Amino acid sequence: MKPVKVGICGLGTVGSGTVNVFRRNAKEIIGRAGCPIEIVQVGSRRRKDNCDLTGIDFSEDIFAVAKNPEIDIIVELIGGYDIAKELVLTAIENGKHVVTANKALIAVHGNEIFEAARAKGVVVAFEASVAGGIPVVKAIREGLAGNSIKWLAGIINGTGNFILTEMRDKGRAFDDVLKEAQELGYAEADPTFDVEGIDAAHKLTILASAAFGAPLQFDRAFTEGISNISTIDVDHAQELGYIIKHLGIARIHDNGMELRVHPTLVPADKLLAKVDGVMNAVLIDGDAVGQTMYYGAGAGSEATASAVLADIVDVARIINSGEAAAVPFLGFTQESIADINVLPIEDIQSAYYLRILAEDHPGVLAKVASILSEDGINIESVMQRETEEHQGKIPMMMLTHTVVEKQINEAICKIEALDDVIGDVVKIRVELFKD
Ligand SMILES: NC(=O)C1=CN([C@@H]2O[C@H](COP(=O)(O)OP(=O)(O)OC[C@H]3O[C@@H](n4cnc5c(N)ncnc54)[C@H](O)[C@@H]3O)[C@@H](O)[C@H]2O)C=CC1
Ligand SMILES: N[C@@H](CC=O)C(=O)O
Ligand code: NA
Repeated sequence: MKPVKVGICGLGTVGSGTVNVFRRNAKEIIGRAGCPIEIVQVGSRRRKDNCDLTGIDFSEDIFAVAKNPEIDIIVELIGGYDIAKELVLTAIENGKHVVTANKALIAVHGNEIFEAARAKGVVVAFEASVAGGIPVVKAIREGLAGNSIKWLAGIINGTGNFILTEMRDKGRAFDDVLKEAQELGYAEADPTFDVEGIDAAHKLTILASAAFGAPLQFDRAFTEGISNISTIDVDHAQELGYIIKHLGIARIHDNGMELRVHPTLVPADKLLAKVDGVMNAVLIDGDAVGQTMYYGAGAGSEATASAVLADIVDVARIINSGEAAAVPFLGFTQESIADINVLPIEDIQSAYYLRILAEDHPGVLAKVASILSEDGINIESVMQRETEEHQGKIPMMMLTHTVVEKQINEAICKIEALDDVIGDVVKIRVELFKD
C-alpha cells in the first residue's frame, strides 16, 4: 500500500513530542493505520536538540511544507490565530488533510476552515486541541453519538489547574507556579490565555459545538480567569466542603445554551474536585448513558502528541478508505448543524458563594440576610470568621440556593450599598451538577 506522507509545521513542545513518539511507536501506529506512514518533512524556525530528525527533511519555511506536493497530511503545531489560519488554508488549498492541536484556530476560525476543507474534500482533525491527550472529541463525536447531550463541564486548562493545585496544597505563589508551568511546556505562548480563561473558552467552544451540533461561537462565550482567586476563598470554600476549580460549562436549554468559563466551587466529594495538577477531566451528561467522565493529561509534549498521532492514524485510514468514511468535523453532518443562541450570563441559574467583609457590628448579618430574603434568595449556609488581617471587621461567607444570576447581582449591589459593608462582595458560582 502507498505510504501516507506527513509534514509537521512547528517543532516546539508538541511538534518534537510527535516526532519522538512516532519514532518510538511507529510499528504499532502503522499496524493500526493499516498502511505505512512516514514523516517526510518538518518546518519550523529552528531544529530542536531533543528530537532526532534523521531521514526527515527540515525547512525553515512552513509554507513550503504546506505546499510540498509529496505530502498528504499537514500537522499544524505552530499555534496562534493568523499565520496558522493562512498555513492551514494553504494546506487545504493544496489538497492536504490537516491535523492541528490549535484550539484558538479552531474556536475562532473553525467554521471557515471546515467550509474550505469540505469544498476541497479533505479532513481537518483536532483531537489534540481539547484536553490534550484525552480522546474527548472522539468520545463526543463517536462514542456518545447515540445520546442527546444535555450538559458538559470540564477542567480543560492544565496550566490553570496546576497553578490552583500548587497554591492550595503547597501555598506557592501564583507567579512562581506559572513560571514552572511555562518551563514544563504546559502554558500557551501568551500565558494570559491560560490564566484569564481564554484557552479554556476556546476548548469549551469546540466541545459545545460537537456536543450540541452548533457552529463555533467563541465570541459569545463568557470568560473569567483564575487571576483574582484569593487563598482566603480557597480556604473558606474548603471549610464549607468545596474545592475551587476553573470550569468550562456548556448546557443546552429550550431557548439557547450556556457557554461559560469561570472559577467554580465544586463539592469536595465529586470526582471533578479531585482532578489536580496538569490533569484535565470532562464530565458529560448524555440522556441515555448518564454521566461519563474523561480524565488524563491536559497538556505536555508526549501526552498531546498522543492525540496528534491518533488523528494521523484516523486520517491515514480515511485516505485509504475514501472520504465517505470520515466522521463529520463536529460529529453532525453540515445539514444538521443549527444555530443555537448563547444565553447571556445574567440569565444562567446557579448557586453562589459570597464573601462579604463588614464592620463587626451587631445586626449586620441580619441586614444582609433580609436583603437576600426580600430578593427571594435562600441561604444554604453561613460562616463567619475573624481574621488577623481584618481586625475589627468580620468576613461572612454564604452559600445560596440556585437563583438567576441577574437576581444575585441585584442583591449584591444592595449589600455593597450598606454602610457596614466594606468594599466589593466576592461572588463565585457553585456547580452542583444537577440537570
Ligand atoms: N504545549 C501543550 O501542552 C499543548 C499545546 N497545544 C497547542 O499546540 C500548539 C503548539 O504548542 P507548543 O508546541 O506548546 O508551542 P511551542 O511554542 O513550543 O512550539 C511552536 C513551534 O512553532 C514554531 N513556529 C511558530 N511560528 C512559526 C513560523 N511562522 N514559522 C516557523 N516556525 C514557527 C516555533 O518556533 C516553535 O518551535 C499550540 O496551538 C498550542 O495551543 C495543545 C495542547 C497541549
Ligand atoms: N496551555 C494549555 C495547553 C493545552 O491545551 C493548557 O495548559 O491546558
Ligand atoms: Na483531546
